Amino acid sequence: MAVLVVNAGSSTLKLRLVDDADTAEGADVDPWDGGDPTAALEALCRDVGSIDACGHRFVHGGADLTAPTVVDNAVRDRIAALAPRAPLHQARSLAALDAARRALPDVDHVACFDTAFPSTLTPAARTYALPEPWRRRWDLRRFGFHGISHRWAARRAGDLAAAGGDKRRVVTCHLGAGASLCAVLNGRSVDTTMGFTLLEGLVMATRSGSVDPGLVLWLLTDAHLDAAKILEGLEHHSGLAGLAGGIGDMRDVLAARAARDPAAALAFDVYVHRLAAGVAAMAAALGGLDVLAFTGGVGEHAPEVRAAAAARLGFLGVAVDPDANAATSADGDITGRDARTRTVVVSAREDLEVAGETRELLAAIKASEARP
Ligand SMILES: Nc1ncnc2c1ncn2[C@@H]1O[C@H](COP(=O)(O)OP(=O)(O)O)[C@@H](O)[C@H]1O
Ligand SMILES: CC(=O)OP(=O)(O)O
Ligand SMILES: [Mg+2]
Repeated sequence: MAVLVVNAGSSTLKLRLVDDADTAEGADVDPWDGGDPTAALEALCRDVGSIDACGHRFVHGGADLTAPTVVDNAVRDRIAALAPRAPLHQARSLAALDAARRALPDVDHVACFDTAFPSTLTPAARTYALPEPWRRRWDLRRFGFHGISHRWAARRAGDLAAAGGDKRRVVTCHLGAGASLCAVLNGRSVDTTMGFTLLEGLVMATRSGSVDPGLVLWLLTDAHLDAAKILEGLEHHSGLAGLAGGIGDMRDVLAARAARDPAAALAFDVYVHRLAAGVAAMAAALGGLDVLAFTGGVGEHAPEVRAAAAARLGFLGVAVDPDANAATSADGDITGRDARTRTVVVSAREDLEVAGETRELLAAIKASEARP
């Protein structure tokens, strides 16, 4: 079955046609402004052979959509209702879904959710210490995101580290434009750094990550910024961009830091400080750490970030081999000689994960229809 995978991220639109042997071909729209993707889709449909199904990445499935789901108009409406919870993403993914349904009206479209994998967080990890009526009324809790990438990375990390003995306790670091960590115990997600929205946790390209909620209220009541301004600042002008003079791309931050730019040096240090602290928190949730996995654009391509984080995590048995670390930008083991914990790099393959989920769901539906 040839599955077209549509992955609308905060900065890119990734289109991939994946066949049964997991060979993928396709294109990225990079950077994508969220405009009509019909032309890109039509060009891909022209260039590739037949398409049997279409799989879509959505960041938010809410409380109910925790498994891959065939999209009809009712499912589309449920996904659309979650848009305010993921303002950078959900509307863009819906635009891509609508364009794909128009371009490919005769195939099944399957929605796969970033929130599915972290739907198994422990009660202690998913619960905010907020008033009970609020939590009940609005289902205020940690959902977690990037689950499609974390699930793939945890599985691949287990394979890569297989020779290294125990691999039950894995921390996956998805470091892209958005960034989050996931604590994975025996293949199940038990803790993560993103929460009710995609703003919580690590420092990201343009998102703040965690800040004091009192600070946000102070901006509203004492500094007289309105909610839209605050959201704009936290989503688009914070993170690396807020610290390094508007630069949200880690490549630029690394270059400016190498040229001794003090703002870029601070941006890097804040990024790594939060990353190392987050990994330690995930390890605490797991009762220890067997495998540390880096994935996403920064995780795969910034050995400086991996080395600096690993240097802070020696107390957990983490160490990276400098040569292997410098040379690795695809699936590979970069564990140092005296390490007790294995460290690996995994290429983010949301495309293969979504294609697999799509194939599996459609095969199960076909099998159940064939049953008398
Ligand atoms: N060679 C590199 N060195 C450092 N960072 C990189 C490199 N290549 C890409 N990146 C970073 O990866 C990020 C994009 O990661 P990716 O996972 O593709 O993004 P998205 O979150 O949009 O899916 C960019 O913000 C960029 O800073
Ligand atoms: C969940 C999220 O932040 O996604 P991305 O990294 O693709 O922006
Ligand atoms: Mg991404």
